[in-house]
Amino acid sequence: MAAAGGAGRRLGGADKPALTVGGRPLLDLVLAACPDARQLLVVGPERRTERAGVRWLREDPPGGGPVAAVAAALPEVTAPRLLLLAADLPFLDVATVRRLLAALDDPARDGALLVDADGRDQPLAAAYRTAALRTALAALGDPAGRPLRALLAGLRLARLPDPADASFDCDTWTDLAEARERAERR
Ligand SMILES: Nc1nc2c(ncn2[C@@H]2O[C@H](COP(=O)(O)OP(=O)(O)OP(=O)(O)O)[C@@H](O)[C@H]2O)c(=O)[nH]1
Repeated sequence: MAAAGGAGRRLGGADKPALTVGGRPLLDLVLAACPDARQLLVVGPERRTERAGVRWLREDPPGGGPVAAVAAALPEVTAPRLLLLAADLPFLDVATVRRLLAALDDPARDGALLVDADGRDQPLAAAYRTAALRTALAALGDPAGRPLRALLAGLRLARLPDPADASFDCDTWTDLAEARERAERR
């Protein structure tokens, strides 16, 4: 599932998933990295996308944050594993997505997330066991406004290095300009 809401305050309230890198909306770039997904759940206001088969959901309350987005999507997930992705990851690639899912072949892991070049966990560039996330969400109580780290605190997570910058996200106009420059060079 992709979380495609949020205020985008650092981008002046711009509709982040619709911003383009290399001529394609960020949301389409994220969905293109998941060609094998059985379900495509996107939580946020409905937008135009090139990808067929997307199901749109809304978090409660609207703009309630990433944990509220997870809470909206989880009841709909039918697979035992799910990808949890932000909608602003221009360099997410199929190989990295497969690596995240493969890390869950280890039964001792509830989830696997990327760690960026600065050593920060990226819980929205990640794969989780659906059952583990459901248990964590039930234990958390009201999801609105809660940070993802609260949801994930009790989970056994694999932390994967991110040499391809697949977790590079576009929080600011500077990030977006850098992503566009990099996309041109690729
Ligand atoms: N569906 C949904 N996703 C959210 C929401 N808030 C955050 N997200 C997701 O979480 C990611 C990271 O969120 P933040 O960087 O904390 O917030 P943001 O709105 O993107 O940006 P800022 O307002 O500048 O902090 C976003 O790119 C979205 O993918 C929300 O209320 N609803």
